[in-house]
Amino acid sequence: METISLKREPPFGWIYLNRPDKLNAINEKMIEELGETIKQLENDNEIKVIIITGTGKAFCAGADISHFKTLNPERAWLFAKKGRELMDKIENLGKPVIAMINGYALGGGLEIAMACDIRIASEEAQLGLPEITLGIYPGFGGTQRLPRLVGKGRALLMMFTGDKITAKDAERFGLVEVVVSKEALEEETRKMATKIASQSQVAISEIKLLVNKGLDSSIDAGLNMESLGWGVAFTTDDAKKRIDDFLSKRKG
Ligand SMILES: CCCCC/C=C/C(=O)SCCNC(=O)CCNC(=O)[C@H](O)C(C)(C)COP(=O)(O)OP(=O)(O)OC[C@H]1O[C@@H](n2cnc3c(N)ncnc32)[C@H](O)[C@@H]1OP(=O)(O)O
Repeated sequence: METISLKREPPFGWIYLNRPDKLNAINEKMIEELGETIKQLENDNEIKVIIITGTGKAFCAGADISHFKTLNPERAWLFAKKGRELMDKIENLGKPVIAMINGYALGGGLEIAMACDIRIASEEAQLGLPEITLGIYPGFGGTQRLPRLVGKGRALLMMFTGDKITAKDAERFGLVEVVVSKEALEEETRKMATKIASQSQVAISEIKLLVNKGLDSSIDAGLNMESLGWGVAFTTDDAKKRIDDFLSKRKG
């Protein structure tokens, strides 16, 4: 692959956005290759947690601006459509996806991170949706996902100004869950991923689905989905074993 590299390390699948000389800017090839890689890891039973990060000093500096010049309206529409479908795919994947933000996460790069389930960032990272400075606006889901994470006012302020924010501020606003030093980033991500990978994969997958669908539904519909699904999670061999283990330890 030209723009993505994959490190298969069961139970983890590490996806690297890999155009470091262009700060991992997203072109059509990257959308295509990231989609293929996600599909490959989705069908790989040994992979329980997917981690997306960037090679070099950036997570991703957004859509490739030099590429914009080559797009006619039809290709631009298709690029945005394919990008949006890829973000939806990541968000709805039956496996947890962590964005390990190692540097700039801007424009389409932040939109990839926002489609992931959890964001862990290095202290040096800077995040933002600077599309407005180019006279455009986010096209891979940013206008919808940012306000859901940080609230309407903060999201509008970020998109109206295009200003970059620090990882610490992003954590304060709820855009990033964890901030660590650059040196600790990979190790802390591994710790987080190890803990998640050790849980029941059925339960993890159901939680993800319930949270995502629940946030788009009424509280009543969400609570009903939770009750209906709960009976299924309860009957898995994994749940039975964990419950038996707990009870037998208490008896012993
Ligand atoms: C059609 C659907 C669109 C979907 C919606 C998405 C839209 C977007 O994402 S628009 C892009 C939003 N991103 C930006 O506006 C960020 C642009 N980049 C920067 O502002 C800076 O590069 C920086 C602040 C992130 C880093 O600055 P610095 O450390 O000084 O590094 P350089 O500027 O020298 O960058 C190194 C190298 O990378 C190229 N590059 C950086 N970002 C992009 C980009 N988004 N697209 C294309 N190329 C990018 C930069 O041009 C340099 O390349 P060379 O000049 O060949 O060395």
